[in-house]
Amino acid sequence: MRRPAIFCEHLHPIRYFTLSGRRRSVLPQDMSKPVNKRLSHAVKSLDMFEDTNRPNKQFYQMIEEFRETLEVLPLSLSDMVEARSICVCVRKRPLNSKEVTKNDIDVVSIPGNGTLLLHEPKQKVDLTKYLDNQVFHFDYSFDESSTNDLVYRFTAKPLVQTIFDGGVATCFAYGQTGSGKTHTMGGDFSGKSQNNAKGIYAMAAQDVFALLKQRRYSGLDLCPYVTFFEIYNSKVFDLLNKKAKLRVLEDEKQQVQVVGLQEMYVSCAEDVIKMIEMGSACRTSGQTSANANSSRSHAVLQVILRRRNQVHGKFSLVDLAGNERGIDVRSSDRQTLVETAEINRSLLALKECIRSLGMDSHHIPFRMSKLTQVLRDSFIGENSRTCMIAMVSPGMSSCDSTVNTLRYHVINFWSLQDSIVPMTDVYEAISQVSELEERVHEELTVYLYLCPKDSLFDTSWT
Ligand SMILES: Nc1ncnc2c1ncn2[C@@H]1O[C@H](COP(=O)(O)OP(=O)(O)OP(=O)(O)O)[C@@H](O)[C@H]1O
Repeated sequence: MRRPAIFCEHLHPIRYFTLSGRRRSVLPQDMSKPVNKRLSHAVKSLDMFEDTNRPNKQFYQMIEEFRETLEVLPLSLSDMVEARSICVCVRKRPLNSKEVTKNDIDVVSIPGNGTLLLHEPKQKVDLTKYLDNQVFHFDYSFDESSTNDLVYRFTAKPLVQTIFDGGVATCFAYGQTGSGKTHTMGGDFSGKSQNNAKGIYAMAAQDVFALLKQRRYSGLDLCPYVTFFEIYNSKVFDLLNKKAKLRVLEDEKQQVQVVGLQEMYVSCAEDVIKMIEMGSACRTSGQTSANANSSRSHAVLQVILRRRNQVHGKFSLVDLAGNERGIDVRSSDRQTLVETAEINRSLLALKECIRSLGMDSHHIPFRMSKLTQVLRDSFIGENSRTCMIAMVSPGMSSCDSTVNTLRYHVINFWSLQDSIVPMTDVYEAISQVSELEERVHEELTVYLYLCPKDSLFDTSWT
């Protein structure tokens, strides 16, 4: 069984007050100590934050005080990277100007050590405000000041070696729309223009060429190629060939072929960057509630090493389409509704495949979606390594989506834990129920939108 280890625990809502003013570690063992006897003090303390001038000021102050109690150990470029077959990380982006203008508050803390704290603002029936502080553990966690270089070092960089060893490597960027997937994979944005040399795609390409020059590989006769395609509404389009629509076929040996996909020979990292620019420019985008320039497709950049024309190793770098909750797109047009339902359906399929991969299951349900079908190689084979980077938006307004993103990974990997805390079963069950509700809601929304009005009121069956 593979190792990944992420899980979630809840801090007691009043823990914030008990920690107030004292510097304490956020290690899980500290968090489990009982704090109930301080309740009366806690409730009284709320009064001192009453101020109606600024929305959510009370929550803001609670979070700030909580943060003062945290011991922060951010990752640095000099920290050791551990080799893992499945690695799950989380990255928080800074509040953007839109969120700042709206006086949104930052509800995510990354103290380091792979930990993420979500300070979920809540209110009791008697209108008392409190924070539900939830702790999520990942292999690595990156705070808002982390650069793409730092993220790359701990996520995709360790996978480059895999393709030289004849394996398949896959790195996924997952998260809510507007959370920073394209920024991380494709490169820093400055306004609408993107610096493609500063993304994980380009950094991986640079390392591939650096390794190709090393003496131990230069004699292997390895030739690098690149493909870049998108999956939009279950259809595959070649981003390096005028968005030609491609067919996906499976041969008798269950090998999945994307028929006609252009594989471009590349001689240096700059060649790859040019292709990233070319492909990114024609990727399908649209407007979502959280991102005016949202990618509505899954983009897959593959660096393929061929030896004597046979595939030796393959690195797939996947910028997944942003997941939006059904509730956020309820008032959207038909196209957005269909897109959203498709995106969420394929993300569920991906989750199932990664879960099976992590459990070394013989059955990988890769036919559940086009995304998992074309990435079949990533889920089979002894020598495959996977990295998931969960992106989260820090704002209170994104809190529900952030919980969804974090739970996506918890569900994926909790069962792989060697020592499971019993409470995780409950979280798993709760998450699955809410996920099912979400799916039903989405399907219904699309159904109601697409069905002719008359048929909805057809009572002939009664
Ligand atoms: N770590 C970061 N630091 C600074 N700005 C960031 C960061 N991450 C994202 N942003 C900014 O947030 C905006 C949205 O980011 P991006 O387009 O990468 O999101 P996304 O997750 O790909 O969204 P979608 O799924 O809708 O395409 C961009 O303007 C980007 O520059």
